[in-house]
Amino acid sequence: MSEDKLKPLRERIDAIDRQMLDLLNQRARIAQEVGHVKAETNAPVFRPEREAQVLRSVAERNPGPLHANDVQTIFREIMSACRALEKRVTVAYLGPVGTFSEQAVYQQFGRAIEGMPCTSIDDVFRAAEAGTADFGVVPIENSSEGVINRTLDLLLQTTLIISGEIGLPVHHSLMTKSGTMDGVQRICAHSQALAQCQRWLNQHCPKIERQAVTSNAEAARMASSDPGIAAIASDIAGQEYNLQIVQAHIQDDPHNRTRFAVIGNLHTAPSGKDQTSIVLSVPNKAGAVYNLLAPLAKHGVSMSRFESRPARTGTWEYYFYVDIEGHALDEKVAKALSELKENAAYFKVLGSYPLSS
Ligand SMILES: O=C(O)C(=O)C[C@]1(C(=O)O)C=C[C@@H](O)C=C1
Repeated sequence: MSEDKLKPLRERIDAIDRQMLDLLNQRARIAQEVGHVKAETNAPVFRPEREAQVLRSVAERNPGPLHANDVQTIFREIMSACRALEKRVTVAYLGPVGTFSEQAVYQQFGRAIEGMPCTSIDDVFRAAEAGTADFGVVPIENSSEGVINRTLDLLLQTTLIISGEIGLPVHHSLMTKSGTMDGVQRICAHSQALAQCQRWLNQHCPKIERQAVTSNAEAARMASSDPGIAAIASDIAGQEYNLQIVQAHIQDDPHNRTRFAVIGNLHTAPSGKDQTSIVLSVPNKAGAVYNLLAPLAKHGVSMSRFESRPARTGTWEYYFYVDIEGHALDEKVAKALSELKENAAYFKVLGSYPLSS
């Protein structure tokens, strides 16, 4: 009987679970002590650099057979629960529940937080600026659709800084109440999702009307009460609204990813593998952009991203959003930044933070 063979194995698992439970609570008690030390000096509870180091180190030391990603997910939640004993942080994001922004929040902070769904990117910034949320999470760019202009514009104006980044794989599913397309007259999704699934939709549902709505989660909500509507959304949003999957992974690019920024008042310390985001502009004259970036090459600092946005002056001037490798406190980065600042008409460091894995 296989049950006879299972019994001793399960007893061993029970014994290990008891040890793990004990160890987890030992860890939690130390985190509480850390919390007391921080409270004495009013030091911030959430330390993205420390959490990034812990996650990197468990992935590097992981002997298997558990996958490194799965081990990181487990430790992410352990740290989240320990952090919540020090303080449960409130995180604002673009709602409603079930959006990719919400998934990004959990990927960065774990589940032991207070989520604050907002109705717009502007509201996320406002919540973090007003202090009703400790942090905000906003989308910056999608690998197939490009940058989120509203976020870039608001980053320019805000006093908040970027304390972390999150890279989230974005998979879209086509879902309905019944799990079939029978009787479906409309496919609803956010305009970005419709664009990211355009080829698949043209090929498989060319005759069905498409309607852009405020979010994929809103599309899922609509589909849950109307059998004539199919939604494109994440599987999590589908579960939230009791939908069945008609077809999974319909996004045209299988490697579709969205990058999110964690915004707040926290200056993240160096973690050893960091990135710095800056925004600058130059006077509108020949060679200006080339000269502007010369200090990066001079100090051996690599640039990982370069985006331009027209300044709203109507004079063909641009703001350049540049990501560079390293932390603003690293010596060569600090030197390059101070020279960049000298040549720029406008210059702002948006923040230094750990590179997302
Ligand atoms: O090391 C700290 O500063 C802690 O508060 C502990 C801990 C952890 O559980 O490992 C929890 C929260 C911080 O964001 C970082 C790490």
